[in-house]
Amino acid sequence: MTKASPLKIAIAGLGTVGGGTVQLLHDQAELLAARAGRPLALVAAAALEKPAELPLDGVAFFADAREMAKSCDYDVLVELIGGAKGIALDVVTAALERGKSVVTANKAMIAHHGVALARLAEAKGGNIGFEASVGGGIPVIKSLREGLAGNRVTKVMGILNGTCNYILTTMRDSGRDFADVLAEAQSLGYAEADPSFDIDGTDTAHKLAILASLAFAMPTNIDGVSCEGIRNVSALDIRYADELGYRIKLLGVASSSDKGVETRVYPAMVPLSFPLAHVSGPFNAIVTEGDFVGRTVLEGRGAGARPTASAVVADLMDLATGRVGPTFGLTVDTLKPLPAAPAGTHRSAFYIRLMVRDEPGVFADVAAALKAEKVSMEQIIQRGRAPSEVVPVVMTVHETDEASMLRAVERIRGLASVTDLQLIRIESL
Ligand SMILES: NC(=O)c1ccc[n+]([C@@H]2O[C@H](COP(=O)([O-])OP(=O)(O)OC[C@H]3O[C@@H](n4cnc5c(N)ncnc54)[C@H](O)[C@@H]3O)[C@@H](O)[C@H]2O)c1
Ligand SMILES: N[C@@H](CCO)C(=O)O
Ligand code: NA
Repeated sequence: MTKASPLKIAIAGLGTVGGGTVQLLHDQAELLAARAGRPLALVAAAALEKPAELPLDGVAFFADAREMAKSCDYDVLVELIGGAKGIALDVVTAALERGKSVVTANKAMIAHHGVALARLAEAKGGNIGFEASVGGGIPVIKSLREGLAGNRVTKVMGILNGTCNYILTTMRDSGRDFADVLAEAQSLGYAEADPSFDIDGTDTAHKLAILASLAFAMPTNIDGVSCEGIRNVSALDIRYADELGYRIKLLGVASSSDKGVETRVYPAMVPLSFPLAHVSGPFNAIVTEGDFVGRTVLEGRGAGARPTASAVVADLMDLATGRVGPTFGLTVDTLKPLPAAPAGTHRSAFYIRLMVRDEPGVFADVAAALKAEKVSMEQIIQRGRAPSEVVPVVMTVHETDEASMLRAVERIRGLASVTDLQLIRIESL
């Protein structure tokens, strides 16, 4: 019997995810070889520095990742450096140009350049795996591309950023400050090199653009994703959410209907009865609606060395066994751009927190502003009275279209007694 040839792997980037991947390939080598029917052999690695703690004996080390991509003998290049372009895009392009395959955890690059890279892979005969790019260790790419291939997907939504979920959960549980908790998420290896990508929603937008492409068979369209992060979510809103029976989560929501496609990232109040409300810490979860399957929910660790390595290696196993297909489930020429749903038509309930000078007539003015835009109030909370001091007033309103809500907000902001206003969507199922 001839011995099956190994899958030769070159890894560019040996940080959190690269280090986890090297460790997994080392620790599970026998299991992987048995499952794939051939060894998964790490032959080369590149990074700015060679980490002494990693099992890299016998692995060629390159300080220049471009040189490794262009000259080394490998079957698949694993890109774990990061960044939408620059070195990451260069090494991936070089590998695909050579007809090699690529595995990456880089959602920024796939969201911006995935279609061009998929076209190159199709032309040159390589394949691209990006399971680690969304939902960390959760097999969500496979789920959409393969497991749900028999469905028309109408909605995919989720908690897609471990750093934000960690921050929001820890702020709620411990009452600690935003900055303090962010530093902790960074030290645990969850945060992006530039953490504003996490907290301003950019990372969630990248991931949502990828999910929408797979779900709706359209090219990735990062420019079409509206994006709002968690910087303005205060400890006060987190406490009121609790009191009202909600959790605040940063969501990515993509939906497709006869009005068009909507892809949006925003912090939302999620009712406790909704599965996403209980997803905490660095965990992610993705809810999908398909026309035959109905609803599916996937949950797991969305960031960190070991979960993300698990996803990288899942792609490597597919390449080792030949379970491969077009990057986004369809060849690039069959992906169809879809129109965006008209702005302002999205409907939801809302939470509004005002800071008001507690003067006679404030409630009447706010109620009049809502009435003028046909927005219907559901409940209102104000505690304590301290005339002439600024106090919080919290309201929830029934489902309304977003355009009406935003017009009402403008009216309320214009009231002399209102000093601040925070608006948060209330997500329904
Ligand atoms: N950290 C996570 O939990 C996580 C999860 C999913 C996806 N990702 C993605 O994985 C990728 C890597 O993230 P990370 O957290 O492991 O990053 P990291 O900062 O921990 O590691 C980056 C690695 O790239 C190397 N590198 C940087 N510039 C280089 C250059 N010019 N040439 C060669 N090597 C270079 C560094 O030496 C380091 O080894 C990013 O795309 C990130 O978005 C990260
Ligand atoms: N910074 C990302 C890493 C996983 O993609 C997060 O916090 O979710
Ligand atoms: Na994943």
